[in-house]
Amino acid sequence: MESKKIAGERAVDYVRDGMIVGLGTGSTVYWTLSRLGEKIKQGLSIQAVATSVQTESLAKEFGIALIPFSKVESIDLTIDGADEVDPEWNLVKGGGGALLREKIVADASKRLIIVADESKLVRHLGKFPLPVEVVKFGFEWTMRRLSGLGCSVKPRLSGDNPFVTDNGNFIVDCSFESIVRPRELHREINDIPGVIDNGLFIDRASRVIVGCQDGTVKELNSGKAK
Ligand SMILES: O=C[C@H](O)[C@H](O)[C@H](O)COP(=O)(O)O
Repeated sequence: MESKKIAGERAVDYVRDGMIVGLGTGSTVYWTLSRLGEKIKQGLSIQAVATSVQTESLAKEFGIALIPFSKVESIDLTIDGADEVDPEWNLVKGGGGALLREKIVADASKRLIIVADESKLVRHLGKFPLPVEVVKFGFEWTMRRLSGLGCSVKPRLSGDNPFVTDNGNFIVDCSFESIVRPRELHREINDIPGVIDNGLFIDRASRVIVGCQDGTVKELNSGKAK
C-alpha cells in the first residue's frame, strides 16, 4: 500500500498548470488522484480525461475537472498503473478491466508515466494472466481461438456473473506463464475475430516510477521511451 502511494504521488510532480492530463485506473493511480486533488486545492489548474467509470467518480470526488475524451485533440501526460513491467518497459495492463480505454488514452498522449510498486517489475511478462477484452457475441469461440495460442483461458467473473467492462464487453484472462515475444503476441491476439484489444502495452511508457518497500522511489531510465 505504502509503495503504491509513494509512486502514485510522485508522478504528480510532472503535472504542470494548463495541462490536459490522462488519468489511469487502479489502486496506485488512486494516490495520484488524491495528490492531484490536493494540488488543485492549492491552485493547480488542469483538465483531465478519465480511463474508466471508477476513475471518473474518484476524480469528481477529488475535485479534478474532467473533459470528455471526444473534446480533446491530444493529451499532454497520462499517469497510469500496470500489472507487470519488463526491463524494456513492455507492460501488462487490465487487471481492473480498463485496458481498452487506457490504451486509447495512452495512444492520444504525448507522454505516459507508469506508476507501480516493486512487485510489478518482472524479467518476462506473463506471470500475471493477460487480460483480453472480447465482444460478447461468440465469446466462447473467441476463447477457444485464444487458447490455440498456447495459454489457458478463463472468463473473468464478477461474483457469479461475467465481468462486464465499461464498454459493455467481456474480459478473458489468458495465462501464458512467460511471454517471450510480446510484440508478436499482441498482434496474434488482436488478429482473432471477437478480440477488441489486449492488455499488452508495447513501447508506450515514457517513464516508470516505482515505489519500493524501503520507502524510496526509483525513476527508471531504461526502456524505449516514446
Ligand atoms: O485495468 C486496470 C489497469 O490496467 C491498472 O492500471 C492495473 O491493473 C494496475 O492496477 P493497480 O495499480 O491497482 O495494481
